[in-house]
Amino acid sequence: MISAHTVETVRAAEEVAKAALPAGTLMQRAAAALDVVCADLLRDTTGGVAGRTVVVLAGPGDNGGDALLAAARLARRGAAVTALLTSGRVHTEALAAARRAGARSRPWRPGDESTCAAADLVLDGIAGIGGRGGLRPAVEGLSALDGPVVVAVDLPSGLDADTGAVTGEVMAADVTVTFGTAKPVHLLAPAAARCGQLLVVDLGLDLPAPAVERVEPGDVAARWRRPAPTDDKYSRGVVGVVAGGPDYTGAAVLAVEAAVRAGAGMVRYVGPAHPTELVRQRRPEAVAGPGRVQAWVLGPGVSPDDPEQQARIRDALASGEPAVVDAGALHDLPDGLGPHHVLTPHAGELARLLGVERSAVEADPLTFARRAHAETGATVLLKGSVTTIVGDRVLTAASATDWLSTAGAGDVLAGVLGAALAGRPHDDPAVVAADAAVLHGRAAALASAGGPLAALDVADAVPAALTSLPGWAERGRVPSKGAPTS
Ligand SMILES: NC(=O)C1=CN([C@@H]2O[C@H](COP(=O)(O)OP(=O)(O)OC[C@H]3O[C@@H](n4cnc5c(N)ncnc54)[C@H](OP(=O)(O)O)[C@@H]3O)[C@@H](O)[C@H]2O)[C@@H](O)CC1
Ligand SMILES: Nc1ncnc2c1ncn2[C@@H]1O[C@H](COP(=O)(O)OP(=O)(O)O)[C@@H](O)[C@H]1O
Ligand SMILES: [K+]
Repeated sequence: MISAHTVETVRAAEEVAKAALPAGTLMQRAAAALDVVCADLLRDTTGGVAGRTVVVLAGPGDNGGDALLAAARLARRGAAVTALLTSGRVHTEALAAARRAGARSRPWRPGDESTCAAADLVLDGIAGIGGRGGLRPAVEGLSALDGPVVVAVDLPSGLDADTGAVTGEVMAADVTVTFGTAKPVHLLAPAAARCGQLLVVDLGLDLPAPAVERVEPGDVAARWRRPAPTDDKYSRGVVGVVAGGPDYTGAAVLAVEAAVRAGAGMVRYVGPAHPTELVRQRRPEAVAGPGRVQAWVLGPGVSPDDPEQQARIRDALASGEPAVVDAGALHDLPDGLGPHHVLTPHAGELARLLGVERSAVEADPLTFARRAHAETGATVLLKGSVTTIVGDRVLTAASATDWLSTAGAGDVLAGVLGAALAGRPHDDPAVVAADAAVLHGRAAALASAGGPLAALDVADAVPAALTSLPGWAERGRVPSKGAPTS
């Protein structure tokens, strides 16, 4: 997991750490990490460090201070460093250190965007966790910078550390080096896409529970339910699927296929004759008709005007079993939902559910996912290039390729999540949902291999995605409890 903490929490932890350390220690740790990252990037992109041109943008606060101390280190490596001061104020000791090491410095001038564009690398120390609103007008043009490698100090300037919202111009980064812990901005859409690759530098801060966490593939390997010698098909979890209808058959096939591939003990399809027949043809393993289930997948491809399927959805939601509530099941939500009901809307569906504009949801997904969780009591998984999950915790999944934005991909996610809920009845549904989203994204990456993909291929790639997770094979070698060890 990558943990993110709010500015208030970080500042409190920083005060405690600072009191126990010689003055300037944390800034020097930050600068040392920036120096190593920048030097590595210069070597990768230009073949060396000495003689390469680096522009360091230094704002008025400690973010600028970090950047200037890194400038000093890069200048000592022989890089040609120019510090451009973007404010009337500057961290004076750090500026003096940069100058002593041979860096040149001067105030930012109109047109300096071209100075930046001509550099091999630009280090953005305009604003960090003290940043509010978009870039100030004088430096606004940096949002269109094209060419050099951009490294953000702590976070891209123009963003607010505590939210994923983008409210103005932003200096987008190729790499963001953040200190002590990630901040919500690094993990939440849409801002996360402006951060590039994220590197977290450990400063030894003592931090409480995070505000937001990103689930990583290795976390999924450690938690995904594996069968034990004592398991049978029922104990592994039976998934009931209410998907498709007389006129919409694809979603039924996709959701069933995905649930089978994700390791359900058994999949039970409940629906009209035509999709039932197609499901049978594609997956003879699935059984048809009602019966006991451990988790439901409700709504993919179900029309709001299909009284039979909608009745099945109502019964399933009233049954008390965990459920994925997707697409056609999101239209008329009953009262009394709980955390074991996982709503899986995309931005348009969530907007309709809450009576707001789709653009508002896309601009600040966490705010609206939180609202839906508060209003319904259900766990909310809001789909997108970053998937945001809100339950007792706020989690994100960002493993998907953009090629996944294709018809039927959501039906596959619903099936994968149904299998996960059925097999993990005692786990936090928000964690189960995030794990399913990460696995779905990995399967998409395998199915895509950098090119277009079909949703059914994503379902078929789920077993390979599981076994490719970092740590999967190692964990598989640990003998299960009570098993002979020799
Ligand atoms: N916490 C930690 O553990 C550690 C923290 N460390 C470092 O300290 C940094 C925080 O430093 P900080 O508190 O001095 O604030 P900081 O981010 O430099 O911004 C201040 C000024 O920027 C300006 N400004 C604001 N928004 C802007 C915008 N959109 N566009 C342009 N300018 C904008 C605004 O001035 P204004 O423009 O309003 O005059 C404001 O006063 C942190 O990010 C990390 O790098 C590390 O050294 C080690 C450990
Ligand atoms: N740009 C993107 N990059 C990665 N994944 C995406 C992107 N856009 C959408 N997705 C994912 O693709 C899936 C699309 O689901 P959905 O919108 O419900 O499609 P459908 O209803 O056609 O099945 C979701 O899992 C979502 O997270
Ligand atoms: K910055």
